[in-house]
Amino acid sequence: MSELLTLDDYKTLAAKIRLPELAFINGEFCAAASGKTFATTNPATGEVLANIAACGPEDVDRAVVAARDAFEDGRWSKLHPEKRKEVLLKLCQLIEANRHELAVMESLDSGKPIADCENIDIPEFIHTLSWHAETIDKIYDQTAPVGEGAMAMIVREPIGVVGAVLPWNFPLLMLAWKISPCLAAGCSMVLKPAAQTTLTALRIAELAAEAGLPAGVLNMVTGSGSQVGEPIGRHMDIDMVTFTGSTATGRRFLNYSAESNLKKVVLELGGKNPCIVLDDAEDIERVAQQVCAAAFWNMGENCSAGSRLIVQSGIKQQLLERVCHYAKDWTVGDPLDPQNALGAMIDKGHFAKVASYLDLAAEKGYQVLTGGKTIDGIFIQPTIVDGVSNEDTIAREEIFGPILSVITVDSFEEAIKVANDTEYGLAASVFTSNARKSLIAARAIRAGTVTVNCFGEGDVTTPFGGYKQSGFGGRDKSIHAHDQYTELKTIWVDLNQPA
Ligand SMILES: NC(=O)C1=CN([C@@H]2O[C@H](COP(=O)(O)OP(=O)(O)OC[C@H]3O[C@@H](n4cnc5c(N)ncnc54)[C@H](O)[C@@H]3O)[C@@H](O)[C@H]2O)C=CC1
Ligand code: BAL
Repeated sequence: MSELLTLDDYKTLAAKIRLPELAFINGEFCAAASGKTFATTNPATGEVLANIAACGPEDVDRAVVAARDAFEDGRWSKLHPEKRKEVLLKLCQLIEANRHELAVMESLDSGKPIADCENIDIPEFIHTLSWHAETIDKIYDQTAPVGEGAMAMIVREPIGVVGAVLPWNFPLLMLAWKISPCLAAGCSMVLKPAAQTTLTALRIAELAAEAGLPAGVLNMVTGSGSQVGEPIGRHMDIDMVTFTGSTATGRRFLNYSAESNLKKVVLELGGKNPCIVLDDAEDIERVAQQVCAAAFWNMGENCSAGSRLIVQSGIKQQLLERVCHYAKDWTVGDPLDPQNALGAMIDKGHFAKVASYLDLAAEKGYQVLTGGKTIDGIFIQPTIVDGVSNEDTIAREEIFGPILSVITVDSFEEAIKVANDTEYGLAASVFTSNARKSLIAARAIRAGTVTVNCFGEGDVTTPFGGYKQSGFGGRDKSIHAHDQYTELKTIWVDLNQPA
């Protein structure tokens, strides 16, 4: 756990930190070609924090030219592996040195609780970046078993210029998941942070330059999905796009690619993740705490949130009593207050979407066991809704808010069937004391991550991504993330010919 400051200290810091407003292209902060800006606000208060460059296709072109030049002349892609590692590790040190400032910026811009920014987002950023940096001089290429007459080498080369389009729910962490393996592989990047949360991405670009990352390698083009995201998706000189966000927007990137240069597309998308608790689950207190964490962490604005509690009838009553008890620990309020576990929803539009599911719960006559209310038009209480059928809208759509639907089943087999009855396949949790059942469930559930007797997303060593409509084309995190940012090349040398 990082050392937390007091609310007053965080407020003082918030009042004095400099907020970046310009795009970062070819190693410099710059205005949009159009001169236009857009306001980024503090979701918790509605206060305008900064006016950010509203970039467009012209700025994307400029960033792609810078990224391509950087890639082709090898200032990063061909830099000695040890040197590349040094730069990324230096960036880790600079992030650590500026950790309180980055945490406050992240909390102000996204509504995330400051304690999470300090204890999760910043340390995980550093851990992710340093882990991938350390791989740079440790991954070897291969030779193929082709017999005595030839030598066949299989080498990995950086894929080239990578476009990255990011979501707003984990601005720093998603940045780390994308840039760490991508820069480690030697690629150049044109990156668009979500319009709601651009501040920390810009500050990281600045720190990366200070750490020695050459100009043009990491470009940040700020703005909307239509003005920046789509031009990235359609660009003829971008070799690959990595995207995290909604399934609907992810689908568009496949069309952009098909209609442009067939760039590689990797998508990390939505989820409606099951959290199964069987009758034989042990340590009910801990199970209840994990169920709450799965549903409420990050205000439920989490693609791997355990938003469907699938509970076996024998344990249901006892479990729900404890889950409601622990839900009260998830205090909601001022994101800068280190005592709060939940902050604000990302913006008014998303708040209205999540609140509409509370209205739906009332309309359908579900039992709201705890929560159910909104606060000040931007906060939402952790809410548990019982009596839901897996066929119902509330159990099928990704809400992306702190609302847990309870679905009751009678058997293990029914639990698995219900868990898989979704268009998504990102994550799942199973709670049971029966090792055999836990392994059967882990294999039977069609999801990219299945956790047993805990909720989580693994760590930097394990891949993250989805089955079905939760993902496409690759995985974030782990050594497997490197695969997507590299091309495989075969070099065949005929040893029977004179050299
Ligand atoms: N898987 C995840 O981690 C996330 C899932 N979502 C889901 O998506 C829902 C809607 O949230 P949004 O912010 O609208 O998600 P979104 O998927 O539209 O936005 C993600 C990124 O895509 C960009 N984008 C939007 N439209 C685009 C387009 N036409 N072409 C290219 N880029 C585009 C956005 O500017 C942002 O940078 C949420 O309620 C939630 O259910 C949202 C954010 C993250
Ligand atoms: N849970 C981390 C990835 C995401 O929400 O998009």
